[in-house]
Amino acid sequence: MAQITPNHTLAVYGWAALDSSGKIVPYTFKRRENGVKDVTIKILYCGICHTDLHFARNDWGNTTYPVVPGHEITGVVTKVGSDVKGFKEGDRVGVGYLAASCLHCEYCKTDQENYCEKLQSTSNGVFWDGSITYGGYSKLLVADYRYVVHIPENLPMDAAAPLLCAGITVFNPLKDHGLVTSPGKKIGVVGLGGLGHVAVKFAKAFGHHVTVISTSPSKEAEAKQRLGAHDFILSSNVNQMQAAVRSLDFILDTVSGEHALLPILELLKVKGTLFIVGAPDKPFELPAFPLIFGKRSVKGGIIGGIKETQEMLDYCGKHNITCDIELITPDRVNEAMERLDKNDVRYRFVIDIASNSNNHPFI
Ligand SMILES: NC(=O)c1ccc[n+]([C@@H]2O[C@H](COP(=O)([O-])OP(=O)(O)OC[C@H]3O[C@@H](n4cnc5c(N)ncnc54)[C@H](O)[C@@H]3O)[C@@H](O)[C@H]2O)c1
Ligand SMILES: [Zn+2]
Ligand SMILES: [Zn+2]
Repeated sequence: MAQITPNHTLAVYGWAALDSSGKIVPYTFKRRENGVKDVTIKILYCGICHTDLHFARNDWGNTTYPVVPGHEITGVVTKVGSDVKGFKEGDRVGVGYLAASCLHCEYCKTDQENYCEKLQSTSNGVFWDGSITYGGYSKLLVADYRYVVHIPENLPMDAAAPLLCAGITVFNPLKDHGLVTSPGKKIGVVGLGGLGHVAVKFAKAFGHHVTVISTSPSKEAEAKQRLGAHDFILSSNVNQMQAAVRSLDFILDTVSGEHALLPILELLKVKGTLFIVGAPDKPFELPAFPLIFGKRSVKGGIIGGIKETQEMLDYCGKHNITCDIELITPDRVNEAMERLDKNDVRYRFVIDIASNSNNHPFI
């Protein structure tokens, strides 16, 4: 069992949405004191995942207000509990979507704690002690060390932050399907946003032929020139879609909004897999024919386990993989959320939490 620490005495300055307008405003709240298995982290950067926008606006109907979003966190350890192993003051660390899990179910025991039924999320969750979890749009985090990872020394803390969610979310399905170590497959990435652009980088680094499938014609040049994608399919262009039928081994769908699966499924070869990580608020229509005539699979997954998150970060350190980010000060979060909603970001906003744009009374 993770510890229970009811003493919420630490005043922390952060930013929260107070209602479904999603508007983010300064918000001061309390965190638990650093427990024996906790580390306290001075947050330096936090990525703006599309999930933050879903939470802020209650798109999925599960938001508890006020919500302090943020689960792509990098920072420096400032305090270490007596039972903590592997971390010391001054360490460069990261925290993603996972705040805690039961630690003894079959998934926790096999490094798949992201599938633990008792999973506690870093933001908009309910912790063991009944408190609401407040995320990384804040100056300081107290985290159970078993859900904290090390950021490789050579990676910049700002451009590494989105790896904590976007990175692991696309790394995991590629690894699960043997695609880290068997190059030469044809991989499709649907949606070229925060998750999608990291997926292109990983799939390329693993030696695959990468096709971006997007609704935005303007993304063709950038997908190819900036990210090195080999091919681009404009999903609204019937001829382009038709020409690519049965051409891909594996497709990662990172799209946040409603869209049809049928044309995407048809791009898969026989026995190909469509892996869904995007989370539109409306259910998909799943047609039977492209499945039965192509023996295709449709799967989904949430982030990845902690061990694999560290492995992914180490891989990124070794191969110098970071995210393409637009760094903003906290006072620009609302503008960033609006732009994220309109798909106007290349490819991830990251908040410079430690910047001095806001005067605040607490650390
Ligand atoms: N499964 C997981 O563990 C996990 C982890 C992180 C994020 N997510 C979810 O993944 C999705 C993507 O997250 P992100 O941070 O990359 O978002 P993003 O906004 O950066 O990227 C989403 C992409 O989808 C495209 N898009 C949006 N609506 C579309 C539509 N109707 N048709 C076609 N394209 C459309 C956008 O143009 C953009 O390129 C979100 O729903 C998010 O909640 C899931
Ligand atoms: Zn996320
Ligand atoms: Zn568990």
